[in-house]
Amino acid sequence: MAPGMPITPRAEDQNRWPFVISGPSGVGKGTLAQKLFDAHPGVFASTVSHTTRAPRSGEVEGASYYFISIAEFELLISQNAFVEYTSFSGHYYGTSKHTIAEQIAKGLVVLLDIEMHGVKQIKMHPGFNARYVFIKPPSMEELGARLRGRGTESEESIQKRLTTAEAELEYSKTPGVHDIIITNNNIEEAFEKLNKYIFYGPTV
Ligand SMILES: Nc1ncnc2c1ncn2[C@@H]1O[C@H](COP(=O)(O)OP(=O)(O)OP(=O)(O)O)[C@@H](O)[C@H]1O
Repeated sequence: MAPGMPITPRAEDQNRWPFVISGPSGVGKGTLAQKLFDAHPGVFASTVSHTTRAPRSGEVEGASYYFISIAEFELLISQNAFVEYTSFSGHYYGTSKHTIAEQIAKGLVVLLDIEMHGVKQIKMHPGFNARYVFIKPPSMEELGARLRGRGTESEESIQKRLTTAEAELEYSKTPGVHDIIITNNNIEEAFEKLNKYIFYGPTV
């Protein structure tokens, strides 16, 4: 992308700005995003991340991830090509500006599911216009129950996620960080709130 180009649509095109959905692991971000995709086919798009980890069986280049080398990833970092990136278990993961711009160019509204550190990084890109949605659990007990109920994590991983969740909930209290905070108690009610916010804005 040319230097100085806005990464996302300008202020007057606010209804085309990406949504950044964040919240603790297990709170229901993926479930809510899937409901949005299902309710409004052809409206939203997610983006494909770049990673330096090896593909797992069944993963498809360009659909699951863009699989690139460490040297390629570091070159992209030096070119400021990512709105956010992280290193986890020795592998890089990042969301490129290009993949976002590509979806916007198709007329789609981009939904980004991003964790707290990513949100902090995105907010440091002056040309990145977005709407920030935080999904909050009704309680830490319920969050733990959802993580256990999902059955995808070990107990050790669940404990780590719950500790991280404390910091995420604390950060969510920072004034001005999120445009809307939705408690995901009942999934249908949370979805209605998210849907209304997305289509009618914060006043409804
Ligand atoms: N309102 C709800 N009530 C009860 N269970 C829910 C609710 N919302 C989501 N769940 C369940 O909680 C579990 C976690 O949801 P989900 O995977 O969508 O979370 P997530 O925030 O996307 O997590 P991660 O960040 O780890 O991907 C799933 O099993 C999901 O079915």
